Amino acid sequence: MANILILGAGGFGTALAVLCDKCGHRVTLYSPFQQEIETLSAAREHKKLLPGVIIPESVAMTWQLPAHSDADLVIVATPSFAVRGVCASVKGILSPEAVVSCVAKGFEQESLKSLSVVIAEELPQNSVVMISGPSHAEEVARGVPTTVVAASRNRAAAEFVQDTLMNPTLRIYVNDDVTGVELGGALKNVIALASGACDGLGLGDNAKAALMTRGLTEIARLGVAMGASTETFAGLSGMGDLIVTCTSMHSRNRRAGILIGKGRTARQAIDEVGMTVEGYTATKCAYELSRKRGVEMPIIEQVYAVLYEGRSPDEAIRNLMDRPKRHESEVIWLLSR
Ligand SMILES: NC(=O)c1ccc[n+]([C@@H]2O[C@H](COP(=O)([O-])OP(=O)(O)OC[C@H]3O[C@@H](n4cnc5c(N)ncnc54)[C@H](O)[C@@H]3O)[C@@H](O)[C@H]2O)c1
Ligand SMILES: O=P(O)(O)OC[C@H](O)CO
Repeated sequence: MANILILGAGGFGTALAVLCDKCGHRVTLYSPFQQEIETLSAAREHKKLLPGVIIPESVAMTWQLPAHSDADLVIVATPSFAVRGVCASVKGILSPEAVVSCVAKGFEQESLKSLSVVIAEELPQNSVVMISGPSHAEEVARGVPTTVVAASRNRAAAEFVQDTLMNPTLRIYVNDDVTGVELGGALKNVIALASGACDGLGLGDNAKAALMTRGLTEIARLGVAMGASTETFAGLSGMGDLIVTCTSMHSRNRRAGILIGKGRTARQAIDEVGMTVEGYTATKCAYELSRKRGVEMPIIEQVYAVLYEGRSPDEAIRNLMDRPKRHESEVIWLLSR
């Protein structure tokens, strides 16, 4: 049995609390928001995000961190923008042996840093493990089969996460390509926005399949430029998460994209979804990273123009279709390099 501290009591934090409890671990679910914790502990259910999923009494909930935590495993489950702050708030209270894992998928917007870097800066004594892959909270909470990757530069820490969280409904692979795993998880959200916009425009399945395929090529191209291995993008945190996010109605990024395709502005769409839409910030970060590194990312460029410059999705599609002719082997070569 492990002591697990989950930071963030939203959809995924709550789903993981239920799952970890089912595995027989001692779980504490934390949010800095008193109202959120009081509502959750009174109802023992996240009525808005996970209706019908009972949070067992054995899951402790708190909005106040202890002076010292005995957690063996910490799971950061806040949106990306809050990762640095929530890690800073546990600085000095964790044991140096505690493994800090993170399920957030995105970047720190101001610095363009990856979240594993942000966590390592705040908690330098702890090993960091990034968890990513096709894993909608709604399905994890229901206990239907799900697979993810635990990526760390410290193989033993990744295997600790694998040993601790793997169970008959959650299969975990380990990987040491942290950059690739993180980029796959963060950037599939951008393609999911585009894919949703295709649906909102009523463009059909061909366009969506093209976006997913070429989108993965772009993600891999940036990833390789940043030191990731190409094969990581064919794995769960690349292709796997791209498929689920571009096709599932659980995806908040895809739902926001559908609204944009139907004519809403990005802001209106995000407000209407009413939940974390990580792809919005990730688009800006990916656009800036691609320019900084001189990596060609035409889909990301068009999504950026739609979200941040008011370009219509119709015009963005036309721009993509009008690009100069290319040989597909150039694309394949970039992926298999
Ligand atoms: N929901 C999913 O299906 C899912 C699956 C895999 C990964 N993720 C990723 O996990 C992360 C969290 O997603 P979510 O769906 O649980 O989000 P959410 O919006 O449902 O919940 C986030 C929770 O984080 C906490 N939080 C919010 N702002 C905070 C702050 N400023 N400081 C400290 N804590 C704060 C709150 O407890 C909040 O409920 C995202 O990066 C998301 O991409 C989500
Ligand atoms: O709801 P989304 O679009 O944030 O996607 C959630 C998860 O990342 C899917 O694996």
